[in-house]
Amino acid sequence: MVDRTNRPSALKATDAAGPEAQIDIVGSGASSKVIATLPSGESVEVLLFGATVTSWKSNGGKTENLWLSEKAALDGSKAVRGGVPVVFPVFGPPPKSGHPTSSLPQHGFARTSRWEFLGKSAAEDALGSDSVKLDFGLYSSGLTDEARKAWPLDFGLVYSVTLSKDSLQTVINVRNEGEQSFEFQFLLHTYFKIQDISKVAVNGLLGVTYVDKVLNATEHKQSDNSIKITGEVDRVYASIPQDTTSIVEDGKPRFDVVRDNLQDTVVWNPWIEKAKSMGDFSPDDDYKHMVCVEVGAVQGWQKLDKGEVFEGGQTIRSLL
Ligand SMILES: O=P(O)(O)OC[C@H]1O[C@@H](O)[C@H](O)[C@@H](O)[C@@H]1O
Repeated sequence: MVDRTNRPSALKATDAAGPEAQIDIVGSGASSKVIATLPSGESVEVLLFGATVTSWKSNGGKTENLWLSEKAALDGSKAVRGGVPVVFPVFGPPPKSGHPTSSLPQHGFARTSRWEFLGKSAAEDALGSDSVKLDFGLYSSGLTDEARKAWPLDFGLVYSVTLSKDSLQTVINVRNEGEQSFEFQFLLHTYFKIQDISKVAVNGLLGVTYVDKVLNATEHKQSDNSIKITGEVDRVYASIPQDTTSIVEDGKPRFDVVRDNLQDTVVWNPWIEKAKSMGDFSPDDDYKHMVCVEVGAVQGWQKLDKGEVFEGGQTIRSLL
């Protein structure tokens, strides 16, 4: 019989574990998180609520790469403001009516669902350095009644978070486990921690068409390779031919964001007023210390028929 599920065997994954990375599971209930630490000190923390990566430290554990609000809810009461929330099956506010996602909240349910930790496995990155891969699963059967009612389709998600010395890879595997076809959008809402927004540029989107949500959803073409952030920015860049978007700080490369089978990227910074208006964004002026570069498949819809699978993700490199 053909195995039509995308659930990796937790047992098999654990058996294959490298001897060196340390895995700790801390907290309980909605606040449970998995922490993986490499022998060289790099670490990643993933909250089971939303499978949200809330911390990624490189440079022997000395450099935190992700911004997390001081008022982020980490108790499962709402989506985490910071880290890497997973957006699925709809990006932004859903279509007003007539679409199967129309009854879902903004950015869907993945970021507010409790995921399962499926296990860890050792992984070798392209450079052959030590890595550890953590797998998380979310299935239609694991949704709240409310989410299940709003999107009554049978799916399986496996989200793999791979920590290497200088990079973090986050990949989603979406499988249609039902009889009916479905459509979805997906996005990794990564909040990068930066020192000073006035010295930051987002590079690598030259020539790409984008929808500017701050300017009444008008369409524009990126005419400068360097995007400077000097006010509220909320842009959806679509069908990007380049693989890599870079965050440069003070003229020096800070992060590379490499997309894999995802064509779109959102660049977002709420700036002064919007940051103040968000109850869970703290401190108010921390818009100066973050920028979201969010890779995804958000233009139109990805369609999966019965048994079909979609896989896409990102590798982010910390270049300090
Ligand atoms: O407040 P939320 O739901 O986490 O969304 C934050 C932002 O997420 C971005 O992806 C959207 O483009 C913005 O429009 C939105 O404001």
